[in-house]
Amino acid sequence: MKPWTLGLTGGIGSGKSAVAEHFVELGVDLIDADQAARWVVEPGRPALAAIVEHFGEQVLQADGQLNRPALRERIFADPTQRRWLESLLHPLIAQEVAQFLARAQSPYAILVSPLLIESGQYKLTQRVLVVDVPEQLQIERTMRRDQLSVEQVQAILAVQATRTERLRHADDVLTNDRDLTWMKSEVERLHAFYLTLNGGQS
Ligand SMILES: CC(C)(COP(=O)(O)OP(=O)(O)OC[C@H]1O[C@@H](n2cnc3c(N)ncnc32)[C@H](O)[C@@H]1O)[C@@H](O)C(=O)NCCC(=O)NCCS
Ligand SMILES: Nc1ncnc2c1ncn2[C@@H]1O[C@H](COP(=O)(O)OP(=O)(O)OP(=O)(O)O)[C@@H](O)[C@H]1O
Repeated sequence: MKPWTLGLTGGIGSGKSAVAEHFVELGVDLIDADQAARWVVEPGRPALAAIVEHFGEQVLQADGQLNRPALRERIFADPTQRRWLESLLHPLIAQEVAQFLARAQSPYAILVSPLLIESGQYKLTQRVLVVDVPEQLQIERTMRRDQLSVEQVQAILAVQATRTERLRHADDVLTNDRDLTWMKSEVERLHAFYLTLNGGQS
């Protein structure tokens, strides 16, 4: 039987990838939309050529890979450019996600996406888990991880769904404001619960 799909979302720096890694350790098949977004712009793929044609050679590194910080600066400073990039990449990301989910083998599968709500990807899922942290912690963790300024992080936060909007779509919430040991124990509790569900419903 095809596994049901859990959507896992949260704002930038909320801890989605850390949470996702532990679900994988527990044996859950998982696809991350941020990773799919990297595959579709690998050198040789048509989306990379389209991006270079639109934004110019400045968004390429010397080795022919996408210069991600350069593109990030462009799109979070200009909503028109961000929408252009999203309309190119989101359908390609959705294709990668659908192909992966069709092959998933574990009792349930996970789609991790920062834009699960905003992009409508939640329609591919039967249940939504939100990783939730106070905004201040989100900003601190992202600044530390990516060596970004507070202004750069705030520019990204500003175009994402608000905490309230995200929580409105949540079936389950993992509050990730404590240490990693606590976060892992929450993942294990949720995993045990998900194994009891039929098609994502209790
Ligand atoms: C702009 C890019 C090149 C920056 O790359 P970089 O390696 O610095 O960041 P990465 O891809 O790891 O994303 C980090 C985080 O930024 C946030 N983010 C990325 N894209 C978006 C977006 N379009 N809208 C809002 N937040 C976004 C998310 O929280 C994401 O987890 C890259 O994020 C990108 O290609 N974005 C457009 C595709 C997209 O919408 N991806 C989101 C997954 S559907
Ligand atoms: N409970 C925690 N305690 C301490 N640090 C944490 C915790 N959870 C996550 N982190 C750290 O916070 C940073 C952000 O976490 P992570 O990369 O998982 O976020 P994300 O939601 O995937 O972000 P993005 O949307 O940018 O992909 C990472 O450096 C991670 O190691």
